[in-house]
Amino acid sequence: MWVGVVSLFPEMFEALTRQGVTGRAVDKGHIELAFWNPRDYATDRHRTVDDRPYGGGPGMLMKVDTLRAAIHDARSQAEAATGQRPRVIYLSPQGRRLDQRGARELASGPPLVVVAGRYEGIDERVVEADIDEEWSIGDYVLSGGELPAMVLIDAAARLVPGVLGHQDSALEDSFNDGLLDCPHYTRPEDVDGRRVPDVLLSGHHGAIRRWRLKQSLGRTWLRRPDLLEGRTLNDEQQALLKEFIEEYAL
Ligand SMILES: Nc1nonc1C(=O)N[C@@H]1CC[C@H](O)C1
Repeated sequence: MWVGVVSLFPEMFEALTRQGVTGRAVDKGHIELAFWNPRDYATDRHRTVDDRPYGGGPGMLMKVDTLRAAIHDARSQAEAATGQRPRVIYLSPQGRRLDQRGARELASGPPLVVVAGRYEGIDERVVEADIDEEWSIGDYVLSGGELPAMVLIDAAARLVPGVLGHQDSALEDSFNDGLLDCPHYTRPEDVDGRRVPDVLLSGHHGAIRRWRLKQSLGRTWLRRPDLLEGRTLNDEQQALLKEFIEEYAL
């Protein structure tokens, strides 16, 4: 997966490029990240990258010319590197809410150019002329678009084949099949008197699969019933959820 990042703080992305699953994926070439900093396009003595909003009001916006120049170069490099036109994404609270389905869509699509805003954001004409899609990681306001950009890149990157040690760990994630994840346990078997569920020690893979599915269904029913709305459960899932509810009601 090729990702171009437009950001005033590219060093923040070392959290992705130098650590963990994504860091290894970069090292192995499963993910390619390249950076363009609008400040590198500033020609004035102070290397200005922000500008005042028309109409007044608090805060600044990202300066149009330096931002557009960086997006343009990132887009050109995406096409040169992949032969494909990239999806140019701007992170903002006004965007499409990122979810696992969206992450899968981004992971399986064309190269991405991800634009991280700062200050109060960017000029609407840049959104109209240079941005293909706005995406949001949630209904709150952050000080910059770098963390949302890293969230989006991480959520998509881990779904790229070869990035996770066991591809099925992506399949078992919360939300991967639209359900919350089941509880997980590791050593020791007893933590302050709290024991690992016997089924997980049984070695019966079929029973373990059913227990995990039942827990996922039950947790989703309890914590996020909205995720079950409009969802058709197969016979096994219906039976397991019924079992969970009966046990829960006891
Ligand atoms: N929530 C979000 N999901 O994506 N981006 C945000 C977000 O708060 N962005 C900030 C708004 C102005 C500042 O420039 C950056």
